[in-house]
Amino acid sequence: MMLEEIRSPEDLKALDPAQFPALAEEIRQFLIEKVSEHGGHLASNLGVVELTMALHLALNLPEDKIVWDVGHQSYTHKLLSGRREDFESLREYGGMSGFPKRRESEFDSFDTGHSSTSISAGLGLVEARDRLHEDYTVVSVIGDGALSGGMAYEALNNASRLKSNFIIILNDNHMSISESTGGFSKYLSKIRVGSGYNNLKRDVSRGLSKVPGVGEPLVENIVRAKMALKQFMVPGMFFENLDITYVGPMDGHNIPEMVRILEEAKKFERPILIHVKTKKGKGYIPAERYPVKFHGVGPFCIETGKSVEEKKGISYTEAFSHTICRLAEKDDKIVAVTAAMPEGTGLKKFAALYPDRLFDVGIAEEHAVTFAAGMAAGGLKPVVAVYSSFLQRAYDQMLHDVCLQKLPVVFAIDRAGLVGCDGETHQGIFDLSYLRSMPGMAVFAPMNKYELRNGLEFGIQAGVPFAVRYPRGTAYSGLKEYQDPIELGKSEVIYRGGEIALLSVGSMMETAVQVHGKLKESGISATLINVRFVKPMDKELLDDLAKTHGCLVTMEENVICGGYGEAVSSYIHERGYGAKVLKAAVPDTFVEHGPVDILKRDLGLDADSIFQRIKNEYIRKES
Ligand SMILES: Cc1ncc(C[n+]2csc(CCOP(=O)(O)OP(=O)(O)O)c2C)c(N)n1
Ligand SMILES: CC(=O)[C@@H](O)[C@H](O)COP(=O)(O)O
Ligand SMILES: [Mg+2]
Repeated sequence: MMLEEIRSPEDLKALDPAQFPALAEEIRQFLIEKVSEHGGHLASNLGVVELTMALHLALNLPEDKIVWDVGHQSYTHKLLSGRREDFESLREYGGMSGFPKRRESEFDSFDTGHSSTSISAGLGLVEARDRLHEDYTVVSVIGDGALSGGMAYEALNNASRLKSNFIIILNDNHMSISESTGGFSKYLSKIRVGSGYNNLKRDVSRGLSKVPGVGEPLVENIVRAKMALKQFMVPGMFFENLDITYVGPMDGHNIPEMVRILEEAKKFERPILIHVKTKKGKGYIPAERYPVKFHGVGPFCIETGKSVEEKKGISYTEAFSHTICRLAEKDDKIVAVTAAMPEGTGLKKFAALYPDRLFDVGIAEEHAVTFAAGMAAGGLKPVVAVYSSFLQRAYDQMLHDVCLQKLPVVFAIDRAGLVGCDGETHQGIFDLSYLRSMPGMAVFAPMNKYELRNGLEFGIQAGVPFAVRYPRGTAYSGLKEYQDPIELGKSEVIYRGGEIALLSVGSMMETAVQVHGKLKESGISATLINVRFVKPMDKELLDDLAKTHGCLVTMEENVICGGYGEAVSSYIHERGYGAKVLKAAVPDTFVEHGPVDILKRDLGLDADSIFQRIKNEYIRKES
């Protein structure tokens, strides 16, 4: 096993290049094995094995810096930078993250997780390098999917003025999570097939460099002089016209060729974009065949590629999926928007049934929201289905383009709450806070799959900006009999008790029912409220509860700052009620990766912890 001997880029550099293909094969087997055990982002990682090896060979790591866009493809980088043993705890609680983390290794130069940030961050590093008179190479690696995100273009626009070295690698596997969509993806496809000119340029450049007395500046001049001709010969002019030298497309699986080009690229005194073609899932047949499934996958059987996780019931995503399809059948004004997540958000079925009413806008959450606002202004009923953490990007668009004009856009906010193994960058624990701050936004959190269905139907007809937020994973199916008609801003009373009132937001209901049971066992019959609307808040009910209960316990899978608990607490305080408010929420911190049940326990959001808190902070004090 060569892999066991490689603890740093120096060990890789010591190998005979003839050994590279065998090492790439070992890396692939290793990744397949580890991801089959722990889950993770397999297909993207299998696609960049050679590209990563080439980067480690051509660069001087860790002094040189690689910024991985999204970061889901950084496994080989982790493996080759001394973290092989850490794969035993990949994405586990307390273990190695599936994304680059500066605190994890000096080889990780910038934390990522959300898409399309790498060129901005890389450019920032370049600026710091130059101003501080340091000397290292910065490489940003961005995928074709990530290049659909607006930030990438803002960064290219800014990089255009640069007069020093900055390498951008465009890793083009012709896939986002699903098929890449949009005009730029088509543009890349055209470049991909028309490789002639760049081969010509490369050959000219290579040939001239070898002629004694003809140095780099002259080579560059000659290459530049061919620009006018090039306008007619290749479709790769977008980058060149921004003064970003374009090279490619090249075979990203050809290590010697990649190393050679990188060595050349390091000498350029301006930004240079190297366009490489790779195959997503390469080397594992199920992943090559089903790159969407193996983009991000749970534990699976290597032989069959089949998941080994048991399906427990329908997920909230599936409940959303069925409902929007059913509603769309009756109302052709309903349209759906996704920012490159048709599978994850459950819109695949909608796309199949209503292809011309589904808009996959690419990784462009900001655009998705304003685009939906426009459609709403024109009389359609748009539903924007998006993950909670990615919607953070579109705060201003929700505020400025939707709420300010009171436009009836529905936000189907999936992965709201703890998501688990993707960790810090992906936990959906801020949406209640950012949504609550928006005037006119209705914020609805269904307690189970039935209420998600009813809430979505209500939201689409409500005629106001309307957010429905629900978590990742199996939907709670308890309390089916509690389906009071939904009223804007009204909560639902599940059980009437006395002394203690549990106010549960959305998916916390399963836990709240357990806490209610534990209190009952201790002889306390508590009131249980299904909050439903975090905004508008049911003040009438709060007045009633505060007058009749000594303690209100709020429960939410959201950070404490700006969450429902704080809203209740400040209301109770303002009105001068004496009731105590206990807030069970995520503390003011980022939450690392790990299984959701462990994280909840750790954060004090499981039934035992909440029950103990009630005992310690209220019951004992009162008795
Ligand atoms: C802001 C944001 N929106 C959505 C995502 C979800 N996401 C993660 S990877 C990905 C596709 C990236 O495609 P590409 O850059 O081509 O990389 P590949 O997986 O093909 O290697 C998407 C949509 C994200 N990470 N960040
Ligand atoms: C890297 C990334 O952002 C996505 O692939 C994300 O991991 C998807 O999460 P789900 O598995 O919850 O769909
Ligand atoms: Mg891609």
